[in-house]
Amino acid sequence: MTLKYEDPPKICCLGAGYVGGPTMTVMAKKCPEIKVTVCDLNERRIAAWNSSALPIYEPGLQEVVEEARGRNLFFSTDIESAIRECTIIFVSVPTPTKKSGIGAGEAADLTYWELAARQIAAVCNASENKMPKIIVEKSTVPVKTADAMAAVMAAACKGTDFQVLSNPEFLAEGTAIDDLFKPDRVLVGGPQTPQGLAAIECLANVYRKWVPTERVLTTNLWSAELSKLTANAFLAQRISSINSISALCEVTGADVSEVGHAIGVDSRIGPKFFKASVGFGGSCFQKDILNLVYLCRSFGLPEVAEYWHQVIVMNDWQKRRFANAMVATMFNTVSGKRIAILGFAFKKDTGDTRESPAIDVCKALSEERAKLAIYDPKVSREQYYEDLGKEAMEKIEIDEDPYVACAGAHAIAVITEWDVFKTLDYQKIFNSMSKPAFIFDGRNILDHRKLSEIGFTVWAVGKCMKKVLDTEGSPSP
Ligand SMILES: NC(=O)c1ccc[n+]([C@@H]2O[C@H](COP(=O)([O-])OP(=O)(O)OC[C@H]3O[C@@H](n4cnc5c(N)ncnc54)[C@H](O)[C@@H]3O)[C@@H](O)[C@H]2O)c1
Ligand SMILES: O=c1ccn([C@@H]2O[C@H](COP(=O)(O)OP(=O)(O)O[C@H]3O[C@H](CO)[C@@H](O)[C@H](O)[C@H]3O)[C@@H](O)[C@H]2O)c(=O)[nH]1
Repeated sequence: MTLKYEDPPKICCLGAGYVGGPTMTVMAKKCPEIKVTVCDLNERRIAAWNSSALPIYEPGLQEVVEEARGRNLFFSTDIESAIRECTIIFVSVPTPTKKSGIGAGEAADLTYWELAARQIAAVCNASENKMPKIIVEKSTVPVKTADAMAAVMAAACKGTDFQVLSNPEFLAEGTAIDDLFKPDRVLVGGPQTPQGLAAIECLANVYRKWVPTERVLTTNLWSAELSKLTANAFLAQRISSINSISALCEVTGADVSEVGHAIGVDSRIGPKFFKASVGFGGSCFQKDILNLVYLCRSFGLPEVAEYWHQVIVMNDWQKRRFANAMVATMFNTVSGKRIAILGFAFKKDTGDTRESPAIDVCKALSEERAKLAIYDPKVSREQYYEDLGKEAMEKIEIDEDPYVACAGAHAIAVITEWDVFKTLDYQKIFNSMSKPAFIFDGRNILDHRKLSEIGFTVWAVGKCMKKVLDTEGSPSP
């Protein structure tokens, strides 16, 4: 028997966060005939989605929300009604790293996920309408999670046909709207049964309304779940690889940008994700690699687990190395020195600070008793308190203007690659700073030669400091 699904299918999503919000907004824009409802337990978040001050910053998001909201896009806390009336139910709730118990520090915490599954099962069970449902894992989950979802549904919900699919999300923050408009691929995994294949077709057809058919990939469930963890592991591995080479560049006179370019033009390697940095951040890379590491250990593959774990080890080292280099360069002490931190978000074009390397660097410098003055164009004041703690914040200045943050500083650290930092008036900044004036470029976005000419002592990731200072440009190992 193959299932016949409602056409067009009504869609809802549990979780109105960085993924649920933008993903469903774009789906509603591209499929005006489909009613899309985004639900959340958090009333403030839903109120914000229904206002002009959206709960997340993402370039282009506001315009798309305004176009579709109230037409076929709705934000609501009425989760039960949404589950009851919809055919396709996306689940996009957090799956953070477990903090305690078995697998603490590595395994994914599936508490939110299971609560959502139980809620769907309970509503379907109580509902008189037994229309078939497609439940879609949008959250990033360990391989085999769909089995758990199916078990919860089978045990707690009688009389409803349901299929569980995996449709991992590959958007990156800061470019989410572009990524969703033109994805490299959409991945839909499901059971390879007639019912499962019918559900895969139903969901794939929604995406095919704006994504070319050849980019809508269909697989079995476990391939889809594992592909998400693997994609993030490979991307993060490239960053850790180039960051490891950045350390070698600094001591040999090689330049990490030149090395990255020289290897990236090899079409077998490719140019993307080769920017050396103060370390990668964001809510996904570390969590998903740890999740992969835990899975490998659970399946008796310690060598594979250790291999991927090194990506995290290298990233932690890179963050520490940056803070240590600052202290070492500034005559082995930053105690009492004012340091301007430019950028606190984990990357440009987002206000998200989850796992931002800025948190580690600020904590390390605070421990050395530096006086920090932080500027970021998008991070909210409350977020600094959450990330750095109330006690530390008593000694930290948050500025609304980068020139104010830099005035009187002994050093500047560029932690986030915001475009605005490239065009600041560094002569004016230099004039306002204590001397010698240091600048630490954790993103290689500044013109180091020009800064040296102004008089700054420049330290940049993967660049030999002597080379930066040498206006002739000849490397001096
Ligand atoms: N942030 C990203 O760029 C990104 C990209 C791809 C995949 N992911 C994955 O997507 C998932 C969600 O990530 P996020 O960044 O959107 O998280 P988020 O914290 O921004 O949003 C999750 C939302 O789910 C809500 N929620 C929790 N339980 C709920 C329930 N039972 N019913 C309704 N709402 C509920 C929370 O209140 C929260 O608002 C994670 O598994 C993450 O790994 C994230
Ligand atoms: O060459 C590079 C590229 C990125 N980064 C850093 O790596 C982190 C992650 O960046 P990015 O991947 O662009 O952002 P995310 O929003 O974390 O997106 C990743 O994580 C998402 C959640 O799983 C996936 O959906 C995306 O495909 C994947 O790119 C940031 O701190 C970046 O500054 C570098 O240091 N060097």
